[in-house]
Amino acid sequence: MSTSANPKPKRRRRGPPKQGPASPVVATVGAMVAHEVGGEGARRDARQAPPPARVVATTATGRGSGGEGARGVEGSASNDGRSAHEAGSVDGSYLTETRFDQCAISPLSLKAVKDAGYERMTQVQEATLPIILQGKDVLAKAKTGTGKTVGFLLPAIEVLTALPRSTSINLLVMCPTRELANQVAAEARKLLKYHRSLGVQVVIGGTRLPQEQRSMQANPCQILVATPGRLKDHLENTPGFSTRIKGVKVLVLDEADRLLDMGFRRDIEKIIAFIPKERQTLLFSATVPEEVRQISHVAMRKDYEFINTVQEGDEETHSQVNQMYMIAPLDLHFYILYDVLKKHTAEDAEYKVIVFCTTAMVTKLVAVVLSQLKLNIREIHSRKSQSARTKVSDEFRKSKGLILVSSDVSARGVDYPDVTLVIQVGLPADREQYIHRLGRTGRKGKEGQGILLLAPWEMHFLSTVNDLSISEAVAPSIDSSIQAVVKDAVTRVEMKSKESAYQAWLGYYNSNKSISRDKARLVRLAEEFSQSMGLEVPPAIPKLILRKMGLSNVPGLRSA
Ligand SMILES: Nc1ncnc2c1ncn2[C@@H]1O[C@H](COP(=O)(O)OP(=O)(O)OP(=O)(O)O)[C@@H](O)[C@H]1O
Repeated sequence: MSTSANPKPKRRRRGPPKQGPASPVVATVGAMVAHEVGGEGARRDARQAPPPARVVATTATGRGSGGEGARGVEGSASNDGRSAHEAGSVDGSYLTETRFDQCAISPLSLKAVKDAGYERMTQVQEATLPIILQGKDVLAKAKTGTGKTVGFLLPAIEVLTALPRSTSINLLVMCPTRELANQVAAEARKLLKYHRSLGVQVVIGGTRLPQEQRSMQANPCQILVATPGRLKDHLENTPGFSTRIKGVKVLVLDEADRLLDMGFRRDIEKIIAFIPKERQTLLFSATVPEEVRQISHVAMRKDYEFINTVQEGDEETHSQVNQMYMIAPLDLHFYILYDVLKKHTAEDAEYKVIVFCTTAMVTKLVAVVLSQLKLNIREIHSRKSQSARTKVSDEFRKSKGLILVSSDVSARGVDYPDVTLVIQVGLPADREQYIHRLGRTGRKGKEGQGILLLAPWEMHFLSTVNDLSISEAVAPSIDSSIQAVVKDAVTRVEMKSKESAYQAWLGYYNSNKSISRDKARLVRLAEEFSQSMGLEVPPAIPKLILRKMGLSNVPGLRSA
């Protein structure tokens, strides 16, 4: 399925992938998996033939841990001459040849897995399950859409089934967004189908705290899925909660690099202080920048095991996702966005598109403009009520023929099946955010398309993704009829929305060092954005907001 952009043949130079130190590889049944222990890292030659039929994980001492007690994955090692890597996935997709019924998991879990329609393990599931069942802390890296949620939930549930019945919280899963927390809880409920003694609850912002308190007191569950802010609220305000959290035996940080970055780290550290040190900790993500490796001791024991299913030299994104970028002046972005969407939706009635924007208010503006242009639009961002967000998220998950205009609340983890195109408008927050947003398409081995739409002064971002297969696409030329309808739609957007979008846009780019170090230039670029909304003069901004942004008395900015 191609989209309307006319990709130039030029492939971007592929620099070395920005991975951590060269990862040793422990071949497992069917999959070559890079696997280190803590910082020391047990190193094995990547070219070694796959081990015999058991998953073999090396430990810091180099001892095989596939021995007694380790409930490894019994599998028929692939010896049909294919390299271990090829054998690592059936027909080259994301599944291995290892079946769940070859695993040492409880019959009740196996039944639930089968009911969920899961037959074979994905690479990250195959590689991490035996290590987690040994009780080790694990930092796991696997590409987007390859089953990391089941990868941490299934073994964690197995650990809980071995515990005495309790009303304590024994498994705590932290997620960076509410939609993702709801999704993880739903996946947990699937796996708990036959485990009558285990229940799961979700605590997320945007819902009423007293309602959550009552529900947790009335029906104390053993598994809690939470966003950090709301969990902290409960620790501080819900009677008995800090006692219940003392029962945590397994802590999971999903999208771990996001939870350990500046935005969340203080909350995460405060929460961890309430949890017993004697626990198992699992960190999962599709991206694990080196700085995250460095701080993983915040949450994990020193001898944690790093399991990386992204092959050395392979890209962190999927080869079956066609990545393109377009460079065009800001005042053409609305036209180009409309033109690409019109062509993509005309090409395939089963289209399912996510358009990512930089902030909630810019998301709102873009959604209004595209709705005015009669595209089938839904919007989701932090300025929508939680009930509205949940409704849109559930609808988009089940639908086709829909365009979701979203802020980064949908950037990570959310599993929307069969997304055909991801468009990212403007500078992504960083390389990781680009990869995760793109990862909303091309899931479960399927094809997908990604387009990154940048202004010429945003091109520097491309140097952070120069190891990925992203190619330049010629921005479509816009005919006068399209220009007229888009211009009219933009003009009709109410002034309040434009003012909010301008203020948010300025705040976002002011927080980007590469743009904001030259304030005069930032002001000029903001004027460009204002003109792209059809405004002759940029809106005024409340004095207090300008002060908070550190932009008081900057020439060219009007204060209200
Ligand atoms: N073993 C399996 N067989 C078939 N489907 C699976 C299997 N494991 C998980 N899935 C499905 O694969 C999809 C992607 O799973 P999941 O959302 O956990 O991916 P992820 O790796 O966490 O992605 P992201 O990095 O975006 O968070 C889900 O629809 C899930 O139900």
